[in-house]
Amino acid sequence: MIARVIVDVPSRQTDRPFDYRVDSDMAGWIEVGSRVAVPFGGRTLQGFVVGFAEEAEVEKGRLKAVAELLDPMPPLLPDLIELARWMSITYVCTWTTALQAMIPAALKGKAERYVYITEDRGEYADSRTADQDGYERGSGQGQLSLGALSLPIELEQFIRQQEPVKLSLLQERYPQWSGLLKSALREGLLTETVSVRNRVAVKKVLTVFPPDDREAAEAAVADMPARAAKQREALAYMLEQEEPVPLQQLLAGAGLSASSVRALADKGLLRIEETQQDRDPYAGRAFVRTEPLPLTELQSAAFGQIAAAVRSEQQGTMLLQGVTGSGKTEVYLQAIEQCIMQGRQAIVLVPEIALTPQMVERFKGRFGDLVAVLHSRLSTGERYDEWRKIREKRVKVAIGARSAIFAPFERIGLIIIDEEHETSYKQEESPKYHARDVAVRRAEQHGAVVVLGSATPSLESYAAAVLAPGSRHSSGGEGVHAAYGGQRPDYSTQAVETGMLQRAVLLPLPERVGGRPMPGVEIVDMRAELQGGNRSMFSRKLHQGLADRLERGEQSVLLLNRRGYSTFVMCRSCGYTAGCPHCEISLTFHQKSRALRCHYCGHTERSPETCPSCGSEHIRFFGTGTQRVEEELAKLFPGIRVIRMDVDTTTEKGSHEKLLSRFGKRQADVLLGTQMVAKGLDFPYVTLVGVIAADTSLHLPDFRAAEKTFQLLTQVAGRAGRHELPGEVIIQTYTPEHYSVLTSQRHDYESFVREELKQRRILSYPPYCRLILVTLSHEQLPQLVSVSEKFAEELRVLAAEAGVLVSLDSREADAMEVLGPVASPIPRLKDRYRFQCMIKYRGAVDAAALVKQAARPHMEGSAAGKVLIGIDVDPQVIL
Ligand SMILES: Nc1ncnc2c1ncn2[C@@H]1O[C@H](COP(=O)(O)OP(=O)(O)OP(=O)(O)O)[C@@H](O)[C@H]1O
Ligand SMILES: [Zn+2]
Ligand SMILES: [Zn+2]
Repeated sequence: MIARVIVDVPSRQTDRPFDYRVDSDMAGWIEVGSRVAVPFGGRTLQGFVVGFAEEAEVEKGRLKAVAELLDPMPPLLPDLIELARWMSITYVCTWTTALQAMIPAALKGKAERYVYITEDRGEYADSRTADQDGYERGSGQGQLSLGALSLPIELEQFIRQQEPVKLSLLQERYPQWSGLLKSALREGLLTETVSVRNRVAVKKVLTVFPPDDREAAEAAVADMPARAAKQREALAYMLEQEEPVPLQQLLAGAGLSASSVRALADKGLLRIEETQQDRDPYAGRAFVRTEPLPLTELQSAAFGQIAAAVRSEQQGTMLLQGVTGSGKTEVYLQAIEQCIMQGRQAIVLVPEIALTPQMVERFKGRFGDLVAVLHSRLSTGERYDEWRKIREKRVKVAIGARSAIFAPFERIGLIIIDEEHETSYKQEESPKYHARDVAVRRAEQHGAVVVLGSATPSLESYAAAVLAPGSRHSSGGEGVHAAYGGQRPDYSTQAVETGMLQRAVLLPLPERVGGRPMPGVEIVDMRAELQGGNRSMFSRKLHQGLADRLERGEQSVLLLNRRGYSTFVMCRSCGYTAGCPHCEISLTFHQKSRALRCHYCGHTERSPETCPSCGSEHIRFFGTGTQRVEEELAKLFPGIRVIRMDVDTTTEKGSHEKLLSRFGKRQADVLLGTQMVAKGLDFPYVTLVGVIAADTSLHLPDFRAAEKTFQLLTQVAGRAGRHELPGEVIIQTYTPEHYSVLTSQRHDYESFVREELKQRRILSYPPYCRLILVTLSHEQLPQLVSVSEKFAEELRVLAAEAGVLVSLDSREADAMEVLGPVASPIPRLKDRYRFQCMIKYRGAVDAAALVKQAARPHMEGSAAGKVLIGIDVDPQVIL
């Protein structure tokens, strides 16, 4: 049997399966998805089996064997292997890069060198033959030797006890014998093997089992002599136990001695075994069991459609567009219940920062132990254990951030993507996949339903539901638009390009549960505040609002879309700004360390006292960061209790949760933070939400700037007045007339979309086309310019040959444009100059393949001195 293996070398030359012989001892175990160690170019590498063949493509003599099967159960399933293949084509990456994204870090083993004693070579000085468990030979006079070479007894015994033992461990432990080790390996006294072990092993604990033979044990207790009092006590204790008890717990908790427990085990009265233990990050936390709520009429309409689709076992995509507080989560929960009842599994994706204990609690509360939680704040071991629960079919629901889309379930019925508009669903490193598109593809494989949930759907998803040819609402859609006040948007009939999402069913939830009103939103023009003599960062309105909440003992949430103390340092005399020497970007001032830091490369320097350019002392910190807002609050409202939540205060594991739980317990008056405070929070005493400056995200060089601003404002406004107390929202801005600000004030998604779509169509941006962003970088500008131009030219030639190099303004169905090369918005990063080409295309154009082909000549050869080419399909960040 021949196994076809993708080896873990992410290079273009090795991006294909290689053939290996499967020896008969392994043949019964190896499967598609198995992780193996294979010899490759003189090394041992990890790889994945992607298929089998009868005949090898290389000649018999050169065919090598699979060295090791690394797991008893394959970590990947055939559908994931196939999905990785699709990802490698769609996102222009290697197959192995996609495969690596699917397994937990714990399984990303590195090849290690192990040694053991070559039994048939050595001779013992005392001419005894080596017995299997050599170290029990007793006196230690036996010494393993071969000719003039002999191993010190201590070293030999250590190796025998651990066999096979890591070479690096031996070298570390016995540095004095490292020369000897090398000779022993060379002479064949020791043998070396290379193996890929897991980085994190299953955690094993010694567990004591209650007596199998109770009668015998009871008799033994009665018969035990007085000097064995301790054993008697231990056995009596174990007789009372129904479940096995970890040894540790017996020793610490019950105060029994290890020797007595062992003595009992030796007599066969008790059993001690190693058992696997899960590192459960939620261990010891009680989850209050919740029952399904009776659904509102709107919820039940949405639920009905999802449930029917899940039952049909046909792949489908649905867009659950529900305003904040409309009860989307309850719909998810009941849909998942349906899915489980049919014997299928569900995946729930939630943005990393929304994966709060509150969120987890809602799922664990409903499904208890059937839920596995995957997120990056877990340790590698914890994550591995949660992942194993899925693989070993011990759970039915996986909830997690982006990569949970690869949860190794075998029969998926439902995939939910909450806050589907979030950019964090796009991975920014290779493989640069979008979890939403991968979800649709996985659903296709399983006949599953994808539910995209959001109050502010991405334009792509909305277009897929409302504008796509054949979508239920493209030719009228009375129901939907009636739900939005009877307005029918007047979109052009121009086809939209929605990529994977060709068709989606729109499920609207336009009202809050219980008829609670949407909070009133007030816009404050900060320019007018300044003219009126208010130079503070708080408008009079927001100041008053905060004062009222303090007086009434209610809580406020303040959003600032920036971290750090201040965004940049500028000289008021000459206009000098402090920039990063490695990147073309201004440095950020951090109050605590009084340092300037680059958020892209980490460069840090002391903040200057005088201007390095003109020597003036009028060098100031500009902009507002969360730290400054915090200080200002303390000044204005002495004694105010503020919780600041930003990247700087949440780096430590669990800190995010701690801060939120403190706020939930009303141990603070104000929750101040960056985007993190906008997501998913549901606290009954929050009655005021303030946005310090709505514009910070509006002026970024990104065609989605308005969309992101609208989404952020709508999300954060949705945190107010979700329960009995009515909510109030104050948005401060320098551009009150901008449509993203105005429409968010009225919670008017439809109007926002109509305006935004107009802009996108004029400028030819998604959803009216699809994009590929190619970023080229090099330390030398001339070389970069030359390669960038060659690349763009080659791409145009290829597109012309394919007959698709056509302006997007034309009426052609298939069109592709190549823009650039131009300098990237961040023109230098980590000492490398950066150029970019933007490819816009629509219709049946295989742009990814053309880009790959044009880039190929520049990607081959050695890495040193090369222009690096990064390819981002459907980019979310254009910097
Ligand atoms: N059918 C129902 N009956 C009573 N209460 C409900 C019902 N459905 C949801 N709720 C409650 O309404 C509140 C808002 O619901 P939920 O958090 O699910 O909304 P959401 O749409 O997910 O909100 P957001 O997107 O803003 O986070 C919650 O407190 C929830 O328990
Ligand atoms: Zn100056
Ligand atoms: Zn930098």
